[in-house]
Amino acid sequence: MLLDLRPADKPWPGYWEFPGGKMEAGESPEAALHRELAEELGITVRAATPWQVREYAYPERRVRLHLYKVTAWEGRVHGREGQELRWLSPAAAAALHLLPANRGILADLSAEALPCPPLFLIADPQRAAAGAFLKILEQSTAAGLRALILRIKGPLPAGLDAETLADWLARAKGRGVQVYLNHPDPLPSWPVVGRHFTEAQLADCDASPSSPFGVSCHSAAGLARAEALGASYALLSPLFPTATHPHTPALGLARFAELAAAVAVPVIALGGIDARRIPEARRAGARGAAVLSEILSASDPHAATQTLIHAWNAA
Ligand SMILES: Nc1nc2c([nH]c(=O)n2[C@@H]2O[C@H](COP(=O)(O)OP(=O)(O)OP(=O)(O)O)[C@@H](O)[C@H]2O)c(=O)[nH]1
Ligand SMILES: [Mg+2]
Repeated sequence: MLLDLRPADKPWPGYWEFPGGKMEAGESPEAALHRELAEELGITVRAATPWQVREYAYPERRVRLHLYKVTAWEGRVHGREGQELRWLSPAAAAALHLLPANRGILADLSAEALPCPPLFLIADPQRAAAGAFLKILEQSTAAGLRALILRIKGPLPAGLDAETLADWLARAKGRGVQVYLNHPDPLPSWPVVGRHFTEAQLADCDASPSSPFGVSCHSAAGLARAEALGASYALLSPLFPTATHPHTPALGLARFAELAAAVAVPVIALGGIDARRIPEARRAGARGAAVLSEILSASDPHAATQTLIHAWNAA
């Protein structure tokens, strides 16, 4: 996508924004789009699809932004008002100094690239019954699960060998399952789309990871770091109290919503999530949900997955 730097003679100078501008009296949003992109970029729009309408309250004024995806144009894009332009992915753009309303817009854009449905299973073989791990993965993905965070903290448990796991991962990849690997170094060469890090691991690294990655966050600082490094998603936990971490205070819906709204990275709710609570998490700004025991400890992982997916889609 294309961003431009607001020039010194406009309000909010030095902030990055999407090209565009104010509608004139009597003008439709689409007509304003055509006029503004001609004025600012020197192009003639040939195809544009309405994408979303978003309101935002700045200290000095409220804005209603009509966002379009422009897919075809004529002319060479250039900054006709002398403004700097950059073509960037949403994750790369998240690190820029953005107009405040645009953080939520970028999070929505990045969320479009998440697995669909955005239901993540934190697949930890230590948390599954002995010998049942691959069967659970098989049943949950057969029920429509498309996102796995494979959490391997030490040697694989008895009965699960690395080769069988790698075979399963290759088959899952062929079915469109995206796997993010949370594994201590040295990394095995398993067919995964990217890696998953802890907040502490990201705090220590000095450059962005080279492949797509996600991160587990528990604080505003962790989310800000994930955003600055260009994470594809950030888990934020614990949203609700959980039996496995009884001494960790839960964020609660209000704090979760505040943290999620402040960043341009899509935030995934984790901690005490079940089908009943998925709608609340979604209303609080979660762009996905992550579970462990709801699926790993379910008597019927297939049915449990279906119930969670249905709750997400219905919310
Ligand atoms: N163009 C643009 N405006 C945005 C974005 N996000 C956002 O909050 N806005 C707000 O929407 C309004 C758009 O005004 P603008 O300054 O671009 O208007 P304009 O091109 O007609 O310029 P001018 O009337 O100052 O010459 C501003 O209040 C701006 O802060 C964005 O991504 N792009
Ligand atoms: Mg403008």
